[in-house]
Amino acid sequence: MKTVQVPLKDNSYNIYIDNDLHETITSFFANSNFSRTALVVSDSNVDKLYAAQTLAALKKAGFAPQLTSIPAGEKSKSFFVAQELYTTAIKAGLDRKSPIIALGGGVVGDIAGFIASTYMRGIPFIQMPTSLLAHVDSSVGGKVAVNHQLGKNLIGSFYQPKAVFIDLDMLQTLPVREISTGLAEIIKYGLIYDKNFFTYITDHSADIFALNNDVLKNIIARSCEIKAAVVAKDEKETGLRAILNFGHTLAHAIERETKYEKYNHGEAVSIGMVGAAIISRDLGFIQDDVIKAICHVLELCRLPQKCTFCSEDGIYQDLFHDKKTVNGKINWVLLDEIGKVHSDNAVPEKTVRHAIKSILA
Ligand SMILES: NC(=O)c1ccc[n+]([C@@H]2O[C@H](COP(=O)([O-])OP(=O)(O)OC[C@H]3O[C@@H](n4cnc5c(N)ncnc54)[C@H](O)[C@@H]3O)[C@@H](O)[C@H]2O)c1
Ligand SMILES: O=C(O)C(=O)C[C@@H](O)[C@H](O)[C@H](O)COP(=O)(O)O
Ligand SMILES: [Zn+2]
Repeated sequence: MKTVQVPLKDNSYNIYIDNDLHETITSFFANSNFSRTALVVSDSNVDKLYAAQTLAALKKAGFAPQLTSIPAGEKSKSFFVAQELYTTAIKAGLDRKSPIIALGGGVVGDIAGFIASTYMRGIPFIQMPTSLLAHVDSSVGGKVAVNHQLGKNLIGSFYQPKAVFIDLDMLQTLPVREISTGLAEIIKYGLIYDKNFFTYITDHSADIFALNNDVLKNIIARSCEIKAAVVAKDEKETGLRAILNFGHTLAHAIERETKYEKYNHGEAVSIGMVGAAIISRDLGFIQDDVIKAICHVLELCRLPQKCTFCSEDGIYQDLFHDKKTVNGKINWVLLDEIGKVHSDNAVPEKTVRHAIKSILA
């Protein structure tokens, strides 16, 4: 078992990473002081695969869990679905000490966490991520949210889980497109924080697609360590944490512009990172060789580098809904070299527009 701690004083928690975590889960819940009425939130794909075993582990710990599922996909991260989940929680009789358990990808984690953070002003929340993206990113760090029709993740809060259980066996059923999706955020960690990790991903992409257990465990553990280290220093994104948003200023605009139908989050992040790298190059922070190295690893990871369905103006206008935009100034996370980034809120409009044009197919 690999355990990564997220050290946040009273809100500290562990991330448990291993194959077959049932006994760890049962023992965690049996030793908790949670009310025994629990709600497991999953989605319409994951419930068929992993709900039975999760409910069994909870029952073994003495819990009476109820399962509810949302339709799979980003469109479920909405007010409408949230409203239905509140009703389910009330009808299930959840009290202030009842846990909500997110069993699914980042969509389930983000919305279930948002419900847990607001239901009765906050009840215990546990992450059981099932996609690679959720293993390495969304289950860690406490950003929970739903989308608004005007922008991605615009309604949310910071609300840490009590624990994260990453069961590597669950990746066996993940569609290959979702492996690529997770890899986009993993490449992000290399770019913002750890050049050796970037090289490791480049060298091991074939092992990752072959689901080599040791390689998966390494990249998931290293990603969680990097995210935990950043979040521990700046839980509520007053400064440093913005580096985890590298590529996301453009990515969120691309997702919204294409109505969450053409690109999933990781694919949009992939294109967004190319755009941010182009801005970094045009401002003289990096040279062409860095862009080449980024495009090479994205290609190995079967990720897109250009956006087919967007317009320059549409994307440009959406950038102003980014949460890092303050007083009308977009705060960009830009590359200095592989493994090092900085923030810049004075990028000229023409530079931004040139980057947008460059990522349009
Ligand atoms: N809170 C954060 O810090 C954070 C970080 C990154 C991304 N996100 C959010 O996460 C979301 C994307 O998450 P995602 O990529 O996991 O998408 P997702 O939750 O839509 O899952 C992707 C697909 O894989 C399926 N799936 C998940 N696990 C599976 C498994 N083990 N076997 C078979 N199918 C499985 C799902 O049903 C879905 O169809 C976005 O909304 C993004 O904004 C949040
Ligand atoms: O945890 C963070 O901080 C991140 O920025 C991680 C991102 O990968 C993630 O997509 C996050 O949900 C984006 O946050 P937002 O504040 O831009 O909505
Ligand atoms: Zn992301």
